[in-house]
Amino acid sequence: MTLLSVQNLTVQAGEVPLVKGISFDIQKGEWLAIIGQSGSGKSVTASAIGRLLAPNLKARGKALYNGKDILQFGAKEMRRLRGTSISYIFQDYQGSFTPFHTIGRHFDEFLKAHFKLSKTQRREMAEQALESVGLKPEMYTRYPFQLSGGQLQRSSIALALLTKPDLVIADEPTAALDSISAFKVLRLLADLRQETGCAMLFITHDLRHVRKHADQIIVMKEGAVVEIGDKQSVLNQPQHPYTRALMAASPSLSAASQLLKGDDTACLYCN
Ligand SMILES: Nc1ncnc2c1ncn2[C@@H]1O[C@H](COP(=O)(O)OP(=O)(O)OP(=O)(O)O)[C@@H](O)[C@H]1O
Repeated sequence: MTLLSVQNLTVQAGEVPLVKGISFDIQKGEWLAIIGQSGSGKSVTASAIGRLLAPNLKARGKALYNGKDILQFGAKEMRRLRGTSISYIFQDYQGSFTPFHTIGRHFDEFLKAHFKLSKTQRREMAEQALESVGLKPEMYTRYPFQLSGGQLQRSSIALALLTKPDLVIADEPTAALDSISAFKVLRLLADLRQETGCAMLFITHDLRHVRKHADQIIVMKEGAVVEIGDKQSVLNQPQHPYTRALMAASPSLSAASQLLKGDDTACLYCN
């Protein structure tokens, strides 16, 4: 069943087209990966869907979420959608936190804005959310600078998933993490998706993650979609020369897929 249907999405900066009439669907519970070299329009696409574009950019086309066009939503409707059904996880997880507020205060303010709960219930829910991403409840009273990059990104994921969204848009969520923390965050997202059944729009440069987790892949080049298909066909029988070039430029891919099949995975994924 289609959750999001992007139809002929175009994003322009004045007269300059950054995203050129792209179309794709995400099914409920599906993990869709968008790949493509730097500047190909991946983030602009994700931002357009979330109505988070910079003021100088203009989107046209449709982004039908459960049949309703997000691009036509007013600010209030969009806030409600972001607070309930769609969540974002960014590469710049530091930006999700105000440095002089504790982690707990971020959770508390979010919960106050979206749920009618007592103070005790909010605290319990926040601590459970921290535990669900493998963090100790003590993190609640810590300040962002007292957490490692991986812990902070886990906290931002816990925050993003508080409302049990149907769609998580993750824009290179592991780009600023070391490879072990990145694997852990990826495993966490995969587990949470398994538990909640949410769909994932996942932007990445790392084809190892794509091979491991994606169901469907979109390949973008210069603002256009050059290839789209299920993971096996795109990775194993890429049709477009650009997709083949991307694969060739990722020499670690075959080595990584071997590693992911082997016992070393256990070590990479240990807590
Ligand atoms: N606010 C803006 N005004 C003008 N051009 C922009 C703006 N934001 C992005 N762009 C341009 O749009 C193009 C696509 O950018 P985008 O950030 O979507 O690329 P990307 O594929 O996500 O790259 P990366 O993998 O490096 O994050 C780039 O050429 C970028 O310079």
